Parts: sequence; C-alpha cells; structure tokens
Amino acid sequence: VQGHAGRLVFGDLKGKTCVCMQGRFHMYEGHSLCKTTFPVRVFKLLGVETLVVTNAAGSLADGLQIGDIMIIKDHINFPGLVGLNPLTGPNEDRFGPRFPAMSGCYHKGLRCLAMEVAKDLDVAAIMQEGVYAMVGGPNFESIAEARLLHRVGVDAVGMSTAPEVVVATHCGMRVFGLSLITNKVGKSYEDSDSVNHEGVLEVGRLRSDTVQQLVTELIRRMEINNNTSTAV
Ligand SMILES: O=P(O)(O)O[C@H]1O[C@H](CO)[C@@H](O)[C@H]1O
Ligand SMILES: Nc1nc2[nH]cnc2c(=O)[nH]1
Repeated sequence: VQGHAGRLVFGDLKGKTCVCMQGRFHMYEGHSLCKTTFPVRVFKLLGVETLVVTNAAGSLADGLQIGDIMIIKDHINFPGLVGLNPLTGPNEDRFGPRFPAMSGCYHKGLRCLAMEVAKDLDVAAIMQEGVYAMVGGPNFESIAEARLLHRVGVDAVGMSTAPEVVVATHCGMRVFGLSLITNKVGKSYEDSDSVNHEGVLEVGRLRSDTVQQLVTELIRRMEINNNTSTAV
C-alpha cells in the first residue's frame, strides 16, 4: 500500500538474527488472506520463533490519545468471525493443528517485558495495553460502526495484523504486537474531524524513533531458544 516500502530486510539486531518486513499485504488491496499471511509461513520455515507485529490504528478508548502506543493484549478478528480466515481450506498439518487455540496469542511475558522497557526508556506515560480489532477496510469507520466497536470492547481499530497473528499462532510462534494510535475514531455526530491516510502516515513518522527504540530494546532483552530468529 502507498507509504509501505515493500521490502524484506535480513540482519542482526542486538545479537539476534532478524528479518524485518517493511510493509505488508492487506486484504483491502485485493490480496487473498493466503497471500497476506504467506510471509509468516516463510518465516516459520526460516526458523523464526517470535513475530513482532506493529500497525497504525484509530483509538476508540477515551484514554488512548494520538501518539500513544498500545501493547496488543488481544484481538477481535472481524473478518475471521465471518469466515474470512487465512486458515480456511485444507489444514497444513506440518504447520499446525486444524483447530488452533487463540487464547493467549499475544505472549504475556513479552507484554510485561515491553512495559518494563517502556519504563526504562521513559515512555511509560504513552504506553498502555488494549484490544485491537481488525476490520476489512479500506474505508474508515462510520459513526455507527465506531459506536458498535466501542461497545464490544475494542480499544483500537485497524485493517491488518489479525490474519498474520492467526497464522503465526497456528504454527506455534510467539507473538508480540504494538498499535501506534494515529487518530481518534469519531463516535459523535457532532465531531467535524475526519481521519485520512496522510494523517496516519504523519503520526507514524513522528513516533517512528520511539517505536524503533522500544522494539529494538525488547528484542535485545527477550530470551530465545537456540539463537533462532525474530520477525518484525
Ligand atoms: O495496519 P497498518 O497497515 O499498519 O495501517 C493502517 O493504516 C492504514 C490506513 O491509514 C491501513 O492500512 C490500516 O490498516
Ligand atoms: N479501520 C481503521 N484503520 C485505521 N488505521 C489507522 N487509523 C485507522 C482507523 O481509524 N480505522
């Protein structure tokens, strides 16, 4: 999508072998969920053990402001709930089971570690945990949709991430996720502000150093088995 570089970068980060996706495939671009999540399966075959996902998201929670960073505690995969799931079709037994559990798919230990890192980097004031929801996009939410999401417990909404996390969890990867809050989602018919992609990219640029520092320090501190890799 515009604004995403579309590159895979391999290297060492603080002594850990990493592969970094600069951009991702989105369902709203017309890609199948199979293609959207294909990189995750490639990472698995490369020996990647931990997936770190980041995204831009709109806030529905009163306490989440533009520029805040939300550690993803759980997700609601709206496309998945209506059958748009990357695991649909014959199960690939070599990757994982037919009916994978999704409870606890955002690793608790990594979430706690990220909070410690945030405190040490003096950015704890802009960090909190919350629930991310994926919607199909590409349009942003109507007011009624925003109210619905708020009522069902969504803290931040975006158009990505859940399919990759489902596929990573299916094949036994540890997952950690961050949402950068780029806008507030309007819940009132009196609001005149409306969100746009340029504004989303702008907040992304403003907070990119902080997100980079957090992820780098998290990767430095995280424990891994057999010096296997991390995908970001
Ligand atoms: O989820 P990522 O790709 O980070 O970006 C979010 O921001 C874009 C909309 O501005 C959409 O792609 C949405 O999903
Ligand atoms: N669906 C959705 N995706 C986003 N990505 C960044 N901001 C938003 C938003 O407000 N809604």
